[in-house]
Amino acid sequence: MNSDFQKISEIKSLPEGSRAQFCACAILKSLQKRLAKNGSEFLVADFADNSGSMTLMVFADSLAYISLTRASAGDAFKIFGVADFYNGRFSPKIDSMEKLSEEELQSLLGELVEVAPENADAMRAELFSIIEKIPNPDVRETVKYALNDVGEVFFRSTAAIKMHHAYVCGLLEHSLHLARLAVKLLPMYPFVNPSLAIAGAVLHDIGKTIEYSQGLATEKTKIGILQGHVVLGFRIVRKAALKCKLNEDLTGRLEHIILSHQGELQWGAAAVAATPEAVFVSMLDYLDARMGAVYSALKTGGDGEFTDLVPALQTRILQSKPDDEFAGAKVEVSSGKKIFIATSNAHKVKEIKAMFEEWGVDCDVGGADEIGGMPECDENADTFEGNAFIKADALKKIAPADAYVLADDSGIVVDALGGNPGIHSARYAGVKGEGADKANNEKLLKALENIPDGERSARFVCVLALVCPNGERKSFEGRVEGFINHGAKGKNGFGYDPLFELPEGMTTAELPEACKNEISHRARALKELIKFLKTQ
Ligand SMILES: O=P(O)(O)OP(=O)(O)OP(=O)(O)OC[C@H]1O[C@@H](n2cnc3c(O)ncnc32)[C@H](O)[C@@H]1O
Ligand SMILES: [Mg+2]
Repeated sequence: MNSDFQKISEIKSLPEGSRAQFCACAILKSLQKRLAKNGSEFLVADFADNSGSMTLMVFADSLAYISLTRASAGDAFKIFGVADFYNGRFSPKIDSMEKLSEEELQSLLGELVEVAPENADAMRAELFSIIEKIPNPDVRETVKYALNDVGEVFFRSTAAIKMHHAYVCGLLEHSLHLARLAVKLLPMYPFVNPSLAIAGAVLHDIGKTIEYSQGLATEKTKIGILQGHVVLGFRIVRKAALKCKLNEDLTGRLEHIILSHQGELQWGAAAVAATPEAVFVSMLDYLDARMGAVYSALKTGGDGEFTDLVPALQTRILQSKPDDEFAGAKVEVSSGKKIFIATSNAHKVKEIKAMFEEWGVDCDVGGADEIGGMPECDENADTFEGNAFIKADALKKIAPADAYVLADDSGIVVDALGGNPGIHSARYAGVKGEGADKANNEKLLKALENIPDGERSARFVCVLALVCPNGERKSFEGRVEGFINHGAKGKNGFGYDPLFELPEGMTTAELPEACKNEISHRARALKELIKFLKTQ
């Protein structure tokens, strides 16, 4: 910090009653002439440096008055005064002011201009990486066209004059915050179109690039006052959509997001949000605008228990930290993907959960029992895939809308039996429940009684059926080759594991669980499924 002047935040936190002299360097943000009760004129001047802002009342009898009458917003001053408080509010007495020379201004710029707390280059790169994820290519091109059309100013502009993100790169930061929120929250609302939601999040405030003058003191431009950022943004987005030949329906819906994002007509929205995407974007905007106002209030709030009144929030904010010894604890944020497994076979759930954990897949995997149990269903399709989808669809009906549902249909295919038991593996011996595995194994050994070694080849087959929150359906198949032994060996696994011998000379019931989960039919199908999940 430069030692011959103090930051506004320091001056504002001087103890009440100290009446200490100060010298500040700050940029004049706005200036208004007012009339006192006694008829004399005074000036109300808003000043800011990169630590905060202060409002000064300058009366005609002070030297500073003369300096200010010739000033305009954006000028930088050295301000001499005495810290004072009136009714608990910072209300300094100003003695004199000197305008900074251009040279002084340039050398102090970093101290005077507030910049977004996050690194601008990193924010810009992240914003573009989110834009690349927009599924619809025409919407994606429209967003890129609009950003390119307004140019560099988007990445430097403030997001506001006073209310929130009112600093250099504030618009970039606010737009990125909405894009991040959209990506995180979209899985919760599968009925919100992701392309429109992300495009709306990125572009909702783009009109501010024209609404605000981009000098040292942000003011509204002439067209900004005449049309406002909502209409200006609508025009930029409409032009981009037409240039990129976005279809009429998507164009109208994207325009609607821009026109309605202010939330309420009395806050400047041109229309009330009337699509799922518009309601979504306007709520994200509401959240980030208010949290931005809290951030600024806390940053410049001084030493008091509460900050000054925050106009956007219509209150003051409690400054003391919560009395919580765990306050610094990091909350691990998961990918947010929740997967329920549509099966009544606890072994399958155990294996699938173990594999997700072993491979470090960041998904919350749950069994059907967590959401009311696996509904009864008739596995009457004639393929593994068909049966897997019957189970997935049955659970999907009762699963939360934002969850994925995964079903496994599997079985053992024995060549000497023309592919049997195959899709009938679970009910091969006609026994349900506890004794089923034992009865199935006995029946299979009996059926192969007269089949010699060399003709007992078999494979486990697993088809996983996945139903995504957005309704997308995918299936993945895995197989493992081996043969059927003459008796049972091993205690691990379930079903036909004790009979199924791998070329290596062990049954899958002899393998430790972790080894089975590397090579099994289920593991192979699951690896394919995970590749797909990573693209989601
Ligand atoms: O239908 P759900 O509720 O998922 O449970 P299920 O046990 O009935 O499952 P399937 O209809 O898919 O039938 C698969 C049968 O194939 C056998 N099987 C599948 N995977 C196996 C594995 O990894 N090891 C041994 N046997 C397996 C086992 O007998 C299973 O009961
Ligand atoms: Mg079954």
